Amino acid sequence: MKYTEQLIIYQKKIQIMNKKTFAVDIDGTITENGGGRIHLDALESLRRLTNMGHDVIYVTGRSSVEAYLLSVFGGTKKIAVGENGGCIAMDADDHILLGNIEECNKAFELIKNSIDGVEKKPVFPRLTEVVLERTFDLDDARKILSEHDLDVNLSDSQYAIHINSKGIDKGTGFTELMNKFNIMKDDVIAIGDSATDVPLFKVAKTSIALGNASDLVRSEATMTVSASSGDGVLEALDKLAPKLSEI
Ligand SMILES: O=C(O)COP(=O)(O)O
Ligand SMILES: [Mg+2]
Repeated sequence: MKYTEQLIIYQKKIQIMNKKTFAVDIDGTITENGGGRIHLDALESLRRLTNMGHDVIYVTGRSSVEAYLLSVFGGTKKIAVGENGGCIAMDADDHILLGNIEECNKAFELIKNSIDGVEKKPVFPRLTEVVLERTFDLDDARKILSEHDLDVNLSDSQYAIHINSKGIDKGTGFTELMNKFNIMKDDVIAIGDSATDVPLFKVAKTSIALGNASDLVRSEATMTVSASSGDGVLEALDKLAPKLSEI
């Protein structure tokens, strides 16, 4: 065997030994600042991580179909946790539903009838949650829900307000994948920008909050960067690169 072939095999072994799973949010994280368009350099760096042997998995408040398609066309692992943790796309025709949309619809009707300006956000169809425009105060809605016996959670991703079944969040959704694929917390690196990412931070050994995250969200991460959204992802990966074999 040629020396270079041996070297490649050795490098692959090292990479696999230190294989990491990156759990990556979409909006406000791999987008351009202030817009919903994908930050191409950030996407390229995620594809590079994938080519190095790491897994990059989107964990998002978007539909799992949107995230799954992004993984297919963007060249990362073809699995996605969507609907804020309520729905996992294992494959194009294999979706695991963790949340119960009936309960979320009941909660929607209740807050819509009690608070002015509560509207559904036009989004791709959901199987487990209800997505609303950010036009009302979350605490007002939580108060109303607490007076009724509804098993739901409200959260704000900075892009939308989500009604999910109680116990469903990005952390529990991603944990489902960790259990399925034997992924250890020590090998998980989470990257995100909003309150909906905090439960994901908690199941990762390394968690990174971007410059556009609130102080509260930043205080929940093990690492912060100053640049926002896609630029922040590049900053984070630059910081991590020398340590990827140790963390
Ligand atoms: O809430 C959304 O629609 C987008 O959220 P994300 O930041 O989790 O991708
Ligand atoms: Mg986000």
